Amino acid sequence: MHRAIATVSLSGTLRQKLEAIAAAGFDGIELFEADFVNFRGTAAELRRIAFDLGLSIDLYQPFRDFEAMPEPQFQRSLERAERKFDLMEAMGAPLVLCCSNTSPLSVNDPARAAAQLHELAERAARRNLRVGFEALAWGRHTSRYAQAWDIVQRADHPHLGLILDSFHTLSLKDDPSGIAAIPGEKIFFVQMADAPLLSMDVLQWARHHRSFPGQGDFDVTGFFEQVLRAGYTGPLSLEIFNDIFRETPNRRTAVDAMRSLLYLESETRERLAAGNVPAQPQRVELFNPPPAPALSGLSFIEFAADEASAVTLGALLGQLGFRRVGRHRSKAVTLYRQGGIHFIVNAQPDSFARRRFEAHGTSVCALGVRCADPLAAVGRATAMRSQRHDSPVGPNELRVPAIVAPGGNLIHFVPEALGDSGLYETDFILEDAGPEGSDAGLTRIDHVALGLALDQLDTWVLFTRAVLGLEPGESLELADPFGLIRSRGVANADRSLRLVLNVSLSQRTRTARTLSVTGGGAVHHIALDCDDIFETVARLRANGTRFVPISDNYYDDLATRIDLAPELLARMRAAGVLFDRSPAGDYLHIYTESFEGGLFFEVAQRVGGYDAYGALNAPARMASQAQQ
Ligand SMILES: O=C(O)c1ccc(O)c(O)c1
Ligand SMILES: [Mg+2]
Repeated sequence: MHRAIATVSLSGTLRQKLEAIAAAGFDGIELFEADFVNFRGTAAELRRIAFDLGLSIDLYQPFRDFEAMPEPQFQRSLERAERKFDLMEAMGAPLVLCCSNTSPLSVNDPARAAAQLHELAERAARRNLRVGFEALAWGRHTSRYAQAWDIVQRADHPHLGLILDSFHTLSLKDDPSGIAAIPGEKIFFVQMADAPLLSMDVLQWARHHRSFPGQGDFDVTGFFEQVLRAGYTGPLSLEIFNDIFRETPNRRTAVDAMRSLLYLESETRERLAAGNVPAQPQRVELFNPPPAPALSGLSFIEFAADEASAVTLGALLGQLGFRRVGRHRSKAVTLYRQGGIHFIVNAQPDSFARRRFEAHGTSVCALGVRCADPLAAVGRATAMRSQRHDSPVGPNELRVPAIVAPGGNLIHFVPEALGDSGLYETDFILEDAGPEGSDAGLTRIDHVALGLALDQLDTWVLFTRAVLGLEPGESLELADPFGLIRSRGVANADRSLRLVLNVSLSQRTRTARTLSVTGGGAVHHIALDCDDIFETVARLRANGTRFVPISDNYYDDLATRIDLAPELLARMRAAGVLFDRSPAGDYLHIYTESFEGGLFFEVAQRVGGYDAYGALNAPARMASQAQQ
């Protein structure tokens, strides 16, 4: 498909926007009027800049408050249109977006709207330009695509067609299935936007909270499916008004934008293929990447360290019941193990890990994800515009394919066929260097929580969906004593891989302060599962692990909220264990104190089918950490 994006969707000057859009591989743009009005150059100069970058100017937008006006305003608007047509001719833009009238002067008269749009189309036709009519969700008399289509049909002019925007349809919970019955050639342009479900004024929602397809809650795939069923073959474009995108570095936004279109195309292609409605012969090619990888949990977590912090981190892991079980064949890298958990501490000078250490301090620099077909997983990732990463491989070492996650950490795809320890048997000289504290009964990695900068959350949601095939859960807001934290879990279907994405909406929370140290995108804590949390916590305390203390008031309150056996409540109170219950099961958990003021661990026990992360208890932890 011809892929486009509205210039309003990115930060920067117009020239910077075009450069970022071109670099991300787009074919064209929607030129947002304000970007041109404030551009220090002529329409002809803009045409040349776009041409040199290989971008077409597909659409000029918006032309406002035109249709269904009293006669004097109508005549003035025709004059206004002629001036815009002059510009469009000079810049080579073939289509103008006319959005439905919001003026109190407009009249509720579709026949008048049609007649006036007919006249506009006639003026456009004289210059071989076209007009597309779009229903704004807050339009005064026209707010739905079916109304706009009725007016376009009445106007009956070859230079007038319909513009569809998924935001306006899906925000009003309007049914997109009628789109399939519209002749594809009468749909002149399609704008796609997703958004989180919010209950607020629709104009504010549209102007501040749109996001790229795959980042929000709308069924954008279902919408686009109807567009394709209509036989549409024109541009597929993104029009995203978003406060955070206005300040996000535009190169990243442009890559996210492209990834979102590739994801939308491929998801819709699958949906069409799976649909029981006999599909029309396909008229336009849709992106067809390798399938999303089948992932099965985390094989390892790798920490970046230097010589000194490798020792202190090793001591901490010892307290947590890990044993040092291997030395890397050729690098200053140590392997720790407990149950099915592998931690790698990488202190190799002049390595990727050391560069991460120098930039971010002792921190997680890579995740190893088990996967049936690592090469296909990397193929999927690069198709979805992630970068592959090749690290130097020594003799007798395995090459584990890797990609770069947003923010710069690595994700390695570890072949499942290697079994639980095959990778380590090849790359490490195994030795049992214990005892450094006794096994505490930790069995597997439950989840990894990331602390992200505000502008990284949408990037991560899309990355984990499109590249890793994970699905997001609900978005929660949690109170830290110094501001709000927004938290969203993402997981694969069998829940063997779970990540939690946390952003701080305030500059003053603990999460925000760690972010400013680590640069954002860092692992904030690691949750480890056990089968008997009381036994595990007792052993960890005996090893010297310190936990974040929990207020007695928490347990008094818990007893009023949840019907718990008094003995269980007493055990939790004594151990400092937190509790959450869902209809499917329970979650018992506890947090360790932080390492070097940053990273910490969570010990968790899932009971039954509990499928969340105890987020409602995070305020208890954050308040306690603040009181230290
Ligand atoms: O918010 C607006 O005014 C506006 C303008 C043009 C569009 O295509 C749109 O969807 C919204
Ligand atoms: Mg629009």
